[in-house]
Amino acid sequence: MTSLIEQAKQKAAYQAVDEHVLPTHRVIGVGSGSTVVHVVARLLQRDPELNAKTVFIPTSFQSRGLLLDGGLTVGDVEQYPDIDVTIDGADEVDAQLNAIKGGGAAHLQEKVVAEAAKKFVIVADYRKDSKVLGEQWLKGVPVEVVPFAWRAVLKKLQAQGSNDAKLRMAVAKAGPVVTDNGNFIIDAPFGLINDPVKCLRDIKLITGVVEVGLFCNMAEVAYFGCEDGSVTIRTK
Ligand SMILES: O=C(CO)[C@H](O)[C@H](O)COP(=O)(O)O
Repeated sequence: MTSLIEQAKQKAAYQAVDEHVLPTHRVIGVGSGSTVVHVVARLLQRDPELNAKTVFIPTSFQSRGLLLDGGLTVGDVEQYPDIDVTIDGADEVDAQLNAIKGGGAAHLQEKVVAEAAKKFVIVADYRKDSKVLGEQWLKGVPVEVVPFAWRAVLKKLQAQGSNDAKLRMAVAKAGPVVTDNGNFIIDAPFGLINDPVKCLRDIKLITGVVEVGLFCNMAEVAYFGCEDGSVTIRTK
């Protein structure tokens, strides 16, 4: 039996693919995470001739694997800096479509691939839908840092008000999570983030920070799968 949450993720992902991946598109960005599994599943249900004419740009080891396992052609932003549309999940989305991302430690590549796209679409289940960032996602803003600077960055984040900021530790490995780019992640809770642009700027100015999991003014539309089986669409 598929859980309500899984059904919600699937509905949002399928509808977003159906409404935003057009037959004329040749380069599609594909985010990371468990909701994106459904995005790839829907892409694989398209006309195989269309998929054969399309290049897919993954944002992580995980999404690259999903695409390759599906027999799709993968590329990167170096080869394809102009992407037609990127679809990705999120950890939380606010009323203005600002998002927290990086729960899967993939937000650096995700942001590059989202920014390279003409249109950035978010897919999520109802648990991610907030008015203000920090309402639902309590683990904090994921901050990718170069390994040697992690403790210095941690102290700066604490000085910026994130008293509970901490290095993300791996689960099936001793020591920290190491990202696909060889960096570490600090999770920095800031309570309710009423001004995500300022929060993003302040963190990004810390030397040693590679990328911040705050996606501000980037998404054009978000699809939320709801508990009752419907899909809520939020646009700019
Ligand atoms: O930002 C991400 C990974 O870095 C994911 O998109 C985010 O964590 C949502 O994942 P899921 O769809 O599994 O809830």
